[in-house]
Amino acid sequence: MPIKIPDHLPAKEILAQENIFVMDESAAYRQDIRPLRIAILNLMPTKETTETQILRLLGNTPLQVDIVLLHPSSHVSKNTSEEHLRSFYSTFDEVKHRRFDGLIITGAPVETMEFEDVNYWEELKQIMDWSVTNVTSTMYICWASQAGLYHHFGIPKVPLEEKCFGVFAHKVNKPNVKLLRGFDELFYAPHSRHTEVRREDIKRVPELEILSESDEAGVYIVGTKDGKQIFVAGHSEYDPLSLKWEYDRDVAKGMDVPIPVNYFPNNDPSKTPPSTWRAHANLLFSNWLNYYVYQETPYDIDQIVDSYSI
Ligand SMILES: CC(=O)SCCNC(=O)CCNC(=O)[C@H](O)C(C)(C)COP(=O)(O)OP(=O)(O)OC[C@H]1O[C@@H](n2cnc3c(N)ncnc32)[C@H](O)[C@@H]1OP(=O)(O)O
Ligand SMILES: N[C@@H](CCO)C(=O)O
Repeated sequence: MPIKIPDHLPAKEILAQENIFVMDESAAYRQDIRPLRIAILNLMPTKETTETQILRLLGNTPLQVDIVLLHPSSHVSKNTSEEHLRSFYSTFDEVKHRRFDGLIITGAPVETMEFEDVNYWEELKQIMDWSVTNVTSTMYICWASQAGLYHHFGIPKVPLEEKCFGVFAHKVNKPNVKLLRGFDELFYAPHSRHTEVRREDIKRVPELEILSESDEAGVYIVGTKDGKQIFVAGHSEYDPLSLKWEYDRDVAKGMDVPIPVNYFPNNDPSKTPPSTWRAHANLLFSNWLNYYVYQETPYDIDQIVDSYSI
């Protein structure tokens, strides 16, 4: 079964070449199965790249998935054209009366700022509050995971002495948790952060559990015990060359940036890095979609009385 995305989204062609079946909005669906409604709040400046990365992972499913792309209306985007946003994106105001089976909130390059200085912070807080009542399960990625843990549970983000940058080994803390079904005991995922959330701060909150962490990169996946909120500190969605692109960008700017750990062959930035986390990324997204979205969401999501008033 396909995922359905906005007509003419550039990601479609790339995904089609990878044998991922995507349908335009206008295409007809099977009528007997209600498609899942998934919103992606895309906070990344590299919006088209992120669209492709996340749709690639959501496309690895036999479920029918309708995608709604959201951007914060309180931020004027420097790196994404207005035309792209107008053609393919909606705003929170346009969808807040609706319910969603799932919501993904992406990372953002704002982690060295105070949350309150991010110009879309008030809007993001509204969206995070709305998600508690209007979304079955929300996945927060990288900076969004820090924003979510801070807003919902008061957990601070803390600056790191050196950027956490590379592909790190992780362990499974809670093997019986459904999100981790099928995970290898040791698996790899990329991180690219100047800040972290500390395990001792998470441990203090009874609603939260650390599902996976890394000796070197720290906390990786945190979940609320009811599965409604999943916080992922890394970037499993990244392409094989995303870290290289960030590294080359910073070197070109003359920045003192570490070579990404466990990434380039022989630690040599002139060599092409292999992907070592693709299987993990596919499993993380398909477990979330299956267990936390599809199996938990009501058949008719629009019938629930809306307890959230804006
Ligand atoms: C911790 C994580 O979540 S990691 C995820 C973030 N990673 C990435 O974004 C990697 C890719 N991004 C990049 O390489 C760079 O941001 C670039 C090259 C695209 C742009 O860099 P520059 O133009 O030098 O940065 P600049 O400071 O002007 O702003 C970049 C972005 O920061 C964000 N930003 C900066 N200031 C603010 C602010 N006050 N409030 C909200 N967002 C802000 C915006 O997202 C902005 O891009 P956008 O307007 O297109 O959305
Ligand atoms: N992943 C980011 C970190 C900045 O928030 C970058 O290096 O662009």
